[in-house]
Amino acid sequence: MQILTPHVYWAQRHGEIFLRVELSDATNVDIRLMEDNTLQFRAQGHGAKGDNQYEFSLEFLEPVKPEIHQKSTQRQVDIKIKKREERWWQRLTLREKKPVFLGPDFDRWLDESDAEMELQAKEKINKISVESRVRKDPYLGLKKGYLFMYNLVQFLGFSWIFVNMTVRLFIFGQDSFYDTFHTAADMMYFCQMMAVLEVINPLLGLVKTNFFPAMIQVAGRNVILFVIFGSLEEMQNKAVVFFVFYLWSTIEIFRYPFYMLACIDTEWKLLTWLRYSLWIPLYPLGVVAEAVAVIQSLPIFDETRLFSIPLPSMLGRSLSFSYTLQLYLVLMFLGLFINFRHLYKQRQRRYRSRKKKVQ
Ligand SMILES: CCCCCCCCCCCCC[C@@H](O)CC(=O)SCCNC(=O)CCNC(=O)[C@H](O)C(C)(C)COP(=O)(O)OP(=O)(O)OC[C@H]1O[C@@H](n2cnc3c(N)ncnc32)[C@H](O)[C@@H]1OP(=O)(O)O
Repeated sequence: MQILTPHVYWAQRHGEIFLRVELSDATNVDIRLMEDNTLQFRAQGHGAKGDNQYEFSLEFLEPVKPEIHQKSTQRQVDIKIKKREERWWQRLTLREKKPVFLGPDFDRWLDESDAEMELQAKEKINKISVESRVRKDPYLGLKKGYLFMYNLVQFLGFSWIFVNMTVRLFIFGQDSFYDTFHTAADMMYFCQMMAVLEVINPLLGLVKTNFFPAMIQVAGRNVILFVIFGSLEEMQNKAVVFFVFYLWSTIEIFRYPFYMLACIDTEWKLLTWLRYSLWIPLYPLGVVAEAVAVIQSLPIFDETRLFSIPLPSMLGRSLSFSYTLQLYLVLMFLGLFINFRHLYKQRQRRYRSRKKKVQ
């Protein structure tokens, strides 16, 4: 078989090169971009000299990106190549002398100013479509404003607790463990009551959080805070309160600012990393601390009979609340498993999608 050169027609835009190879019913199309910025084309098909193997190569004037978009139709082979830098080329090839088989593609041909106008028109259309997409939700500003304020209030609340406990730890050492509840409980009550909104927000579609992990988180903490610490004075001066409050507030002083930045479409890499990494040691530690608190409260509930369920006299006095708490201990570790898995997936999703964006 003779090796021949097909007719090739070209046109450009600021960012792309278009080549049209006059070869019908092309098969075995092999297009390569060589390291020296040369395009090599090889295919069998029906061209000016009938059915044959056709080949050509073009060394481009300026660097192009390595990916090639190619479409073979019955009539021709269309090739699109992206310029590495978006600018207008004076000609297609490095050599000043135009190859004989190459000509302008008048169907696509635009001179520089026309191409500029086309680009501007495209940008305008893109801008309008982005704006209309953004404008779709008329309450977006209001929602973001509400979330920003919610996160700010939580951040301030937990920061107050964290700083207060840290300062007291430095001043009073281990003694500060025992009156954590009396110094920080009011603020913790406030923050944890507000945190109920974290279960409501996903239900209202305000955030993308899953309802179930948020519910486990909020309900679990509220059981510890209101039932174990809040209702038993004997628990309030135990050192475990310090560990529970400290572990809770350590994650929250990073999580809420992370959300605040998300509300204003901003991201700090270090803060994101802390939000999606600190839970790895803190969550199990938090559950262990909470479990210690529950275990310490069992004999107190047995003794005080608080929240015990009255039973018919033949079955005994009442069923101690400590049995419910023993069941709750099992639920806690189930909750730990569910939320640990959820947070692990969130971390993977975050870093997978970021990697994709970078590529
Ligand atoms: C009576 C029945 C009781 C039943 C309970 C049974 C057992 C309970 C056991 C519970 C054990 C709890 C132990 C726990 O208390 C111990 C500790 O907390 S120790 C300290 C460490 N803790 C943590 O690290 C957990 C912190 N908490 C959380 O991370 C969340 O509460 C959680 C729900 C677990 C996960 O959060 P989320 O699903 O929201 O993940 P993301 O942060 O990735 O958010 C997803 C997207 O939503 C956006 N979002 C979420 N919230 C907001 C907000 N407030 N403002 C703005 N945007 C928000 C976020 O930006 C993400 O968007 P995008 O995907 O676009 O980035």
